[in-house]
Amino acid sequence: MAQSTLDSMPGASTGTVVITEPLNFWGGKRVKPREEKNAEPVFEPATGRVLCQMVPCGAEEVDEAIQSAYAAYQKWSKMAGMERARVMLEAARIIREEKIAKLEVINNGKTITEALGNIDFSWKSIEYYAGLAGTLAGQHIQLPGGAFAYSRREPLGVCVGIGAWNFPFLITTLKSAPALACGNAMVYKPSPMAPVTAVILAEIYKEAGVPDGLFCVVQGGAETGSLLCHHPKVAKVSFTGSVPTGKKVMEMSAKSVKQVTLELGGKSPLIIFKDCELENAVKGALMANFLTQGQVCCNGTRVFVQREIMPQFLEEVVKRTKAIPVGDPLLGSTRMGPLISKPQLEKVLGFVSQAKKEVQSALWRRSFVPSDPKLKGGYFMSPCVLDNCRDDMTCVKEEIFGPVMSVLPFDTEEEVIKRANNTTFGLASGVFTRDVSRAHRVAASMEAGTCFINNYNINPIELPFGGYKMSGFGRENGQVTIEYYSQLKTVVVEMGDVESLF
Ligand SMILES: NC(=O)c1ccc[n+]([C@@H]2O[C@H](COP(=O)([O-])OP(=O)(O)OC[C@H]3O[C@@H](n4cnc5c(N)ncnc54)[C@H](O)[C@@H]3O)[C@@H](O)[C@H]2O)c1
Repeated sequence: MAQSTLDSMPGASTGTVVITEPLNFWGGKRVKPREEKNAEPVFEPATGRVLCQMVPCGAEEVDEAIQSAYAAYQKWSKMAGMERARVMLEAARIIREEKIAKLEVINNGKTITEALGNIDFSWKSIEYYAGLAGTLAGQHIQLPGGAFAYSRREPLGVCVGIGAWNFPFLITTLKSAPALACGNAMVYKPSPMAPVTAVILAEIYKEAGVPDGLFCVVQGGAETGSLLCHHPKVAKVSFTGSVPTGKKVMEMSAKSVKQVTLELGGKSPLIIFKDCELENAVKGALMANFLTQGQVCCNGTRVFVQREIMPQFLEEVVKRTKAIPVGDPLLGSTRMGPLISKPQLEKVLGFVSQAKKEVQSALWRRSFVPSDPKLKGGYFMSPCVLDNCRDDMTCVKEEIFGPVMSVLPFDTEEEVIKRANNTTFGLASGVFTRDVSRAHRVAASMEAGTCFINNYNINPIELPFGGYKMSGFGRENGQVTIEYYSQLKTVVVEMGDVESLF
């Protein structure tokens, strides 16, 4: 277990943790980087302090990790689904008892309340796929003359997971749980900005009893990611990140015809009709925009509000946004922590400044300096509501990935459906209305992988999650993901003599 890291955590507070243990893991243990020369500092977002060094893995290290995963795959894939399930359930149990959330906060900046929820989601995802591991089966098909065929659902081999920084531990489990349930091995590369918790999952799987090498972690950025995508022993790449990187991953994987799942960005619409229950719609809009400081791929950042209720909606949403406690993410009372990095903060503030130039909006507050002196170097901003937005504004067209809600008026259902779909993204969507027929009509019209009716950002593990259009393809979560981590073999059995034409 990651005892040295986790034992240091109970008394840890913001600004006190330094991580020196190696963050790579293969062959059943943490592995020190071969060369320190390309080390990059990893910052604690709440303070701007250096938390640890991320040393990218080179070609030899990537190859070592993949070979170790391949060796483990030979053993794991031969185990019965129920045997794999037992090991995975043990991993889920260990996660429940660990104190990973605190470390996630220190590395990522999300609030402890949210991080605890993310860790719960993580062990549930392992439990869920452990439950499916024993159910994997094929079909039996009768053929003429007593012949028959059957199909076997088989694993793919070594799968690669490449993750984003917004849900570091959770993305690691959402990729590895279905992969392992199907009998695959996984080599996972976390984001270089949030490299700390993936290795803890590797240790937990080991403690639970997976063969050494079954779940490996390699650190690095674009170069390491590209080594993974090009490696001939890799059967599949499951990627979570931005559209531009997703395109590159697909291109690289295509060279050796690797399967790909792409979980990419979004600019999702949330449509609020005048017949909605306003209190719920306001709460829904806040949940659609401000979790994890707005750094959530499926956020409903284009909030379309029917003109008649715009004044009441705005008054309430701005009042509640102003009341969001921003500050030390490790405090239970905080509801918004810092953004992931200084460049990300600057990028988001840039979008807000740009919006200010484009429209006379009742835009309010943006930069924010916490009063606590230890947070002075942190990457904080206060949440923003930009009202009076137009569809052609940059803040409405591009993914901001920060706590910025753009509010747009609309008049008719037909008009808003067209405007909501007028984007290259298609990750999620939402609608608030009391009219049941309208709710389902709108849901059916949305060009998006998910539509939330009368709520937003409800994504439990049982539900398939993924994009339409440039938000990606393939799915994570739900039973369907088994299909993305396995392949079917058809076995044809002759019971009589061979009839030959020759
Ligand atoms: N759809 C989803 O499930 C989902 C979930 C979370 C985040 N996201 C998206 O992720 C983005 C934010 O994350 P990010 O900034 O970490 O994204 P990113 O695309 O910059 O990086 C994602 C990962 O790709 C790696 N990478 C970068 N260049 C690479 C290359 N050439 N080859 C292989 N790997 C490479 C990075 O090191 C990182 O691990 C947003 O667009 C967000 O919407 C999507």
